[in-house]
Amino acid sequence: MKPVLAVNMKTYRSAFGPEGRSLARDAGRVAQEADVRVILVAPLVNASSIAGVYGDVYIQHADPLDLGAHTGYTPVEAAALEGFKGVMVNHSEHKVTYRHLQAVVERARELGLEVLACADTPEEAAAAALLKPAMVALEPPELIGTGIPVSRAKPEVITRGVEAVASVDRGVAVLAGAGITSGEDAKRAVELGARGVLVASAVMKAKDPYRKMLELAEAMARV
Ligand SMILES: O=C(CO)COP(=O)(O)O
Repeated sequence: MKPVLAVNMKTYRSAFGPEGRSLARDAGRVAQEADVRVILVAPLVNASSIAGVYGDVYIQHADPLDLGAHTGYTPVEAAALEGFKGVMVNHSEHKVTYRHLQAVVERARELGLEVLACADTPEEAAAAALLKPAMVALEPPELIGTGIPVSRAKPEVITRGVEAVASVDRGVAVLAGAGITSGEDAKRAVELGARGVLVASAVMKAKDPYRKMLELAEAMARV
Protein backbone atom coordinates (compact mmCIF):
# COMPACT_ATOMS: atom_id res chain seq x y z
CA MET A 1 0.00 0.00 0.00
CA LYS A 2 1.37 3.44 -0.98
CA PRO A 3 2.35 5.86 1.79
CA VAL A 4 -0.19 8.68 2.29
CA LEU A 5 0.53 12.41 2.21
CA ALA A 6 -2.59 14.14 3.53
CA VAL A 7 -2.57 17.94 3.46
CA ASN A 8 -5.02 19.63 5.81
CA MET A 9 -5.53 22.94 4.02
CA LYS A 10 -7.27 24.34 7.15
CA THR A 11 -8.32 27.97 6.53
CA TYR A 12 -4.94 29.28 5.42
CA ARG A 13 -5.16 32.01 2.74
CA SER A 14 -3.44 29.64 0.30
CA ALA A 15 -6.40 27.26 0.57
CA PHE A 16 -8.76 29.62 -1.23
CA GLY A 17 -9.33 31.20 -4.63
CA PRO A 18 -6.66 30.93 -7.34
CA GLU A 19 -3.98 29.96 -4.79
CA GLY A 20 -6.07 27.02 -3.62
CA ARG A 21 -6.62 25.80 -7.17
CA SER A 22 -2.91 26.21 -7.92
CA LEU A 23 -2.07 24.10 -4.88
CA ALA A 24 -4.53 21.47 -6.10
CA ARG A 25 -2.69 21.37 -9.44
CA ASP A 26 0.59 20.97 -7.48
CA ALA A 27 -0.93 18.04 -5.56
CA GLY A 28 -1.86 16.39 -8.85
CA ARG A 29 1.70 16.75 -10.13
CA VAL A 30 3.14 15.23 -6.95
CA ALA A 31 0.64 12.33 -7.07
CA GLN A 32 1.84 11.64 -10.62
CA GLU A 33 5.55 11.94 -9.85
CA ALA A 34 5.88 10.20 -6.48
CA ASP A 35 4.64 6.75 -5.53
CA VAL A 36 2.49 8.21 -2.77
CA ARG A 37 -1.23 8.87 -2.36
CA VAL A 38 -1.84 12.60 -1.97
CA ILE A 39 -5.08 13.64 -0.26
CA LEU A 40 -6.15 17.28 0.01
CA VAL A 41 -8.37 17.93 3.04
CA ALA A 42 -10.22 21.00 1.80
CA PRO A 43 -12.34 23.68 3.48
CA LEU A 44 -16.08 23.08 3.13
CA VAL A 45 -16.63 26.37 1.29
CA ASN A 46 -14.46 25.55 -1.73
CA ALA A 47 -13.92 21.79 -1.63
CA SER A 48 -15.83 21.27 -4.88
CA SER A 49 -13.66 23.85 -6.65
CA ILE A 50 -10.53 22.10 -5.34
CA ALA A 51 -11.90 18.68 -6.36
CA GLY A 52 -12.58 20.07 -9.83
CA VAL A 53 -8.81 20.48 -10.21
CA TYR A 54 -7.55 17.46 -8.26
CA GLY A 55 -9.83 14.54 -7.43
CA ASP A 56 -8.47 13.02 -4.21
CA VAL A 57 -10.24 15.37 -1.81
CA TYR A 58 -11.69 14.98 1.68
CA ILE A 59 -13.66 17.70 3.46
CA GLN A 60 -12.50 18.88 6.89
CA HIS A 61 -15.65 18.01 8.81
CA ALA A 62 -19.06 16.35 8.38
CA ASP A 63 -22.24 16.09 10.43
CA PRO A 64 -24.38 12.97 11.09
CA LEU A 65 -27.52 14.63 9.73
CA ASP A 66 -29.90 13.62 6.94
CA LEU A 67 -30.25 15.98 3.99
CA GLY A 68 -32.93 18.59 4.62
CA ALA A 69 -33.71 21.61 6.76
CA HIS A 70 -30.34 22.15 8.46
CA THR A 71 -28.55 25.51 8.19
CA GLY A 72 -24.78 25.71 8.28
CA TYR A 73 -24.15 21.98 8.61
CA THR A 74 -22.64 19.40 6.25
CA PRO A 75 -24.48 16.06 6.12
CA VAL A 76 -22.21 13.13 5.23
CA GLU A 77 -24.46 12.44 2.24
CA ALA A 78 -23.67 15.92 0.86
CA ALA A 79 -20.01 14.90 0.65
CA ALA A 80 -21.00 11.77 -1.28
CA LEU A 81 -23.27 13.75 -3.64
CA GLU A 82 -20.42 16.19 -4.33
CA GLY A 83 -18.16 13.28 -5.23
CA PHE A 84 -15.49 13.72 -2.55
CA LYS A 85 -13.35 10.70 -1.63
CA GLY A 86 -13.92 11.10 2.09
CA VAL A 87 -14.34 13.19 5.22
CA MET A 88 -11.97 14.07 8.03
CA VAL A 89 -13.62 14.31 11.45
CA ASN A 90 -12.64 15.17 15.03
CA HIS A 91 -9.58 17.26 14.28
CA SER A 92 -8.24 18.83 17.49
CA GLU A 93 -9.33 22.19 16.05
CA HIS A 94 -12.89 20.89 15.50
CA LYS A 95 -13.55 18.20 18.12
CA VAL A 96 -16.75 16.16 18.08
CA THR A 97 -18.29 13.64 20.49
CA TYR A 98 -17.58 9.95 20.09
CA ARG A 99 -21.23 9.41 19.15
CA HIS A 100 -20.87 12.06 16.39
CA LEU A 101 -17.75 10.32 15.08
CA GLN A 102 -19.45 6.93 15.24
CA ALA A 103 -22.52 8.18 13.35
CA VAL A 104 -20.38 9.82 10.66
CA VAL A 105 -18.27 6.67 10.17
CA GLU A 106 -21.41 4.49 9.92
CA ARG A 107 -23.14 6.80 7.41
CA ALA A 108 -19.94 7.22 5.39
CA ARG A 109 -19.56 3.44 5.17
CA GLU A 110 -23.12 3.14 3.79
CA LEU A 111 -22.26 5.75 1.16
CA GLY A 112 -18.85 4.39 0.19
CA LEU A 113 -16.96 7.38 1.62
CA GLU A 114 -13.62 7.03 3.44
CA VAL A 115 -13.18 8.53 6.90
CA LEU A 116 -9.99 10.01 8.37
CA ALA A 117 -10.70 10.06 12.11
CA CYS A 118 -8.42 12.37 14.08
CA ALA A 119 -7.11 11.59 17.57
CA ASP A 120 -5.01 13.54 20.08
CA THR A 121 -3.60 10.49 21.89
CA PRO A 122 -2.86 6.79 21.24
CA GLU A 123 -5.80 5.90 23.49
CA GLU A 124 -8.18 8.09 21.47
CA ALA A 125 -6.73 6.57 18.28
CA ALA A 126 -7.55 3.07 19.51
CA ALA A 127 -11.11 4.13 20.39
CA ALA A 128 -11.50 5.62 16.90
CA ALA A 129 -10.13 2.42 15.34
CA LEU A 130 -12.97 0.45 16.95
CA LEU A 131 -15.28 2.24 14.48
CA LYS A 132 -13.24 0.95 11.50
CA PRO A 133 -12.51 4.23 9.69
CA ALA A 134 -10.13 3.97 6.74
CA MET A 135 -7.47 5.88 8.61
CA VAL A 136 -6.73 7.45 11.98
CA ALA A 137 -4.57 10.59 12.19
CA LEU A 138 -2.68 10.85 15.49
CA GLU A 139 -1.66 14.44 16.30
CA PRO A 140 -0.56 15.70 19.72
CA PRO A 141 -2.29 19.13 19.77
CA GLU A 142 0.57 20.86 21.60
CA LEU A 143 2.88 20.26 18.60
CA ILE A 144 0.45 21.42 15.89
CA GLY A 145 1.77 24.43 14.02
CA THR A 146 5.03 24.53 16.01
CA GLY A 147 7.40 23.06 13.45
CA ILE A 148 8.51 20.66 16.20
CA PRO A 149 7.84 17.29 14.50
CA VAL A 150 6.02 14.61 16.45
CA SER A 151 8.29 12.03 14.78
CA ARG A 152 11.33 13.63 16.45
CA ALA A 153 9.95 15.18 19.64
CA LYS A 154 7.52 12.39 20.63
CA PRO A 155 8.28 9.27 18.52
CA GLU A 156 6.79 7.09 21.26
CA VAL A 157 3.39 8.66 20.56
CA ILE A 158 3.55 7.27 17.02
CA THR A 159 4.81 3.81 18.02
CA ARG A 160 2.26 3.55 20.86
CA GLY A 161 -0.47 4.78 18.54
CA VAL A 162 0.39 2.33 15.77
CA GLU A 163 0.47 -0.53 18.30
CA ALA A 164 -2.79 0.56 19.95
CA VAL A 165 -4.63 0.81 16.62
CA ALA A 166 -3.19 -2.50 15.36
CA SER A 167 -4.32 -4.20 18.56
CA VAL A 168 -7.88 -3.10 17.67
CA ASP A 169 -7.87 -3.47 13.88
CA ARG A 170 -4.85 -4.03 11.61
CA GLY A 171 -6.91 -2.75 8.69
CA VAL A 172 -6.96 0.81 10.02
CA ALA A 173 -3.99 2.87 8.80
CA VAL A 174 -2.35 5.43 11.08
CA LEU A 175 -1.15 8.82 9.83
CA ALA A 176 1.16 10.85 12.04
CA GLY A 177 0.76 14.63 12.24
CA ALA A 178 1.81 17.77 14.13
CA GLY A 179 4.89 19.83 13.43
CA ILE A 180 6.02 17.79 10.44
CA THR A 181 7.87 20.12 8.07
CA SER A 182 10.61 18.16 6.27
CA GLY A 183 11.12 15.01 4.27
CA GLU A 184 13.22 13.70 7.14
CA ASP A 185 10.32 14.23 9.59
CA ALA A 186 7.94 12.38 7.27
CA LYS A 187 10.40 9.55 6.58
CA ARG A 188 10.88 9.09 10.32
CA ALA A 189 7.14 8.85 10.88
CA VAL A 190 6.88 6.02 8.34
CA GLU A 191 9.92 4.29 9.83
CA LEU A 192 8.08 4.41 13.18
CA GLY A 193 5.15 2.53 11.63
CA ALA A 194 2.83 5.23 10.32
CA ARG A 195 1.29 4.73 6.85
CA GLY A 196 2.00 8.41 6.14
CA VAL A 197 1.57 11.92 7.47
CA LEU A 198 -1.06 14.62 7.89
CA VAL A 199 0.50 18.05 7.47
CA ALA A 200 -0.73 21.63 7.22
CA SER A 201 1.53 24.68 7.69
CA ALA A 202 4.64 23.21 6.01
CA VAL A 203 2.67 23.07 2.74
CA MET A 204 0.09 25.82 3.22
CA LYS A 205 2.72 28.41 4.20
CA ALA A 206 5.38 27.20 1.75
CA LYS A 207 6.79 29.57 -0.89
CA ASP A 208 6.60 26.59 -3.26
CA PRO A 209 3.92 24.08 -2.13
CA TYR A 210 4.76 21.76 -5.03
CA ARG A 211 8.41 21.43 -3.93
CA LYS A 212 7.41 20.90 -0.30
CA MET A 213 4.81 18.24 -1.11
CA LEU A 214 7.29 16.50 -3.42
CA GLU A 215 9.96 16.57 -0.67
CA LEU A 216 7.56 14.99 1.85
CA ALA A 217 6.24 12.43 -0.65
CA GLU A 218 9.58 11.29 -2.05
CA ALA A 219 11.04 10.91 1.45
CA MET A 220 8.21 8.56 2.45
CA ALA A 221 8.32 6.64 -0.81
CA ARG A 222 11.98 5.80 -0.16
CA VAL A 223 11.32 4.01 3.14
O1 LIG B 1 -3.10 19.99 12.35
C1 LIG B 1 -2.32 19.46 11.58
C2 LIG B 1 -2.79 18.67 10.42
O2 LIG B 1 -4.15 18.35 10.55
C3 LIG B 1 -0.82 19.63 11.73
O3 LIG B 1 -0.54 21.00 11.53
P1 LIG B 1 0.96 21.42 11.20
O4 LIG B 1 1.45 20.53 10.07
O5 LIG B 1 0.86 22.86 10.80
O6 LIG B 1 1.75 21.19 12.47
